[in-house]
Amino acid sequence: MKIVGYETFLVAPRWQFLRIDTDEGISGWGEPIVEGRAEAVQGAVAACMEYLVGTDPLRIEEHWQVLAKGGFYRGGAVLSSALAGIDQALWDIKGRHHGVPVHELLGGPVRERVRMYTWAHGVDNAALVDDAQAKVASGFTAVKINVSEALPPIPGAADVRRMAARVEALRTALGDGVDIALDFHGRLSTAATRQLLPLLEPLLPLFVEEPVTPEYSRDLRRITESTSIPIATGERLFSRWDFRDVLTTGIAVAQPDISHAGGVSEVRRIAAMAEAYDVNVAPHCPLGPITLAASLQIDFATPNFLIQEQSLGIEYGGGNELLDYLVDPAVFAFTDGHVERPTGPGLGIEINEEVVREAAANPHRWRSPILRHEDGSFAEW
Ligand SMILES: O=C(O)[C@@H](O)[C@H](O)[C@H](O)CO
Ligand SMILES: [Mg+2]
Repeated sequence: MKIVGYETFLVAPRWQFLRIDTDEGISGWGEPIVEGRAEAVQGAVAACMEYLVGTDPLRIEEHWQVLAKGGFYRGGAVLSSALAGIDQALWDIKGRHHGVPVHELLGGPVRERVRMYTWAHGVDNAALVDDAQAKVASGFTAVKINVSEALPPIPGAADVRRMAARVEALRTALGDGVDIALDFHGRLSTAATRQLLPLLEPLLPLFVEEPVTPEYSRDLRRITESTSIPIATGERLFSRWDFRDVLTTGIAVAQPDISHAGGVSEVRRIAAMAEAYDVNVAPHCPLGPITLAASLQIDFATPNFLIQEQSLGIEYGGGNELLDYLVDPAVFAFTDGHVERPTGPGLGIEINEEVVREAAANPHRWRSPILRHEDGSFAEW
């Protein structure tokens, strides 16, 4: 079998899809994307495909090594995400070629269903509680929230208490039967995080995510040792080498993104490394249907899996959302907060190419918002 061509599609709300074609009529789909940097990843995919066209798509590991290391410059968000989407498409092709889901090729299923969580948003506590209750009513048993927007890195007493009160309002409304994850997005300093976490401890969050950005990973140890709350991180780490030191800091949850961290191949390896540090894996996925499908393939084959993120995509605008691009959206249906094991070949989904083409006719220009502190200075999103 040989790769004979490919096509990329920039589709709403903020995703890029890739289809790789072979001379045997089998095509595979992947999702190479960095949120807000779609065109850069598209260019990187084109450069990788110069090498791949004409080669055997079944030699995934060989291609992974060449694409990850053959360009002399390595890693980072753009190159690793281009490789991630390509790797997904190659696993899709391999699964379809053998007529089995990818998780069968990864050693077979280790569970029958996968627990999901999604975002709850709200500008104030009442709106947040409403949205979270709607998500629970739609079947989720866990939600993730922002604790704050655009705060000074060391907030004063009122802001610290307001953040704690936000989580407390949600716990009171949802009870202990729903798990609550807290995403810090690295907006607070290490010192402020250490001040806030003890106030959150009695509320038993499932985990606190990205207490610091990767530039400050060496400070994670000071945070994990200061709290009983499980600490999660990893959506902005792109390889097993990026994860290596972080796994020694006492974190509880690794969150590689299958569309950023080198695809199915690399996330599989990151998960195995994490197991050796008693770290569980909760793949990051505020992305599209192919990323979610690839994540589920990993989840079903990974013993130290915890919970899977999913976003409907509607919160990013642009009209289309997660399920619109699927021939059969039932593959992501869930009951009791869990998705059943996908049994279709490859990544287990069928992409509706007509809808993809329509969406790509008006390529999105999604960009991360530029936020400001109250004093007018730049605030990290
Ligand atoms: O954990 C999450 O889903 C968020 O941190 C998103 O990754 C962020 O908004 C960029 O897309
Ligand atoms: Mg996050």
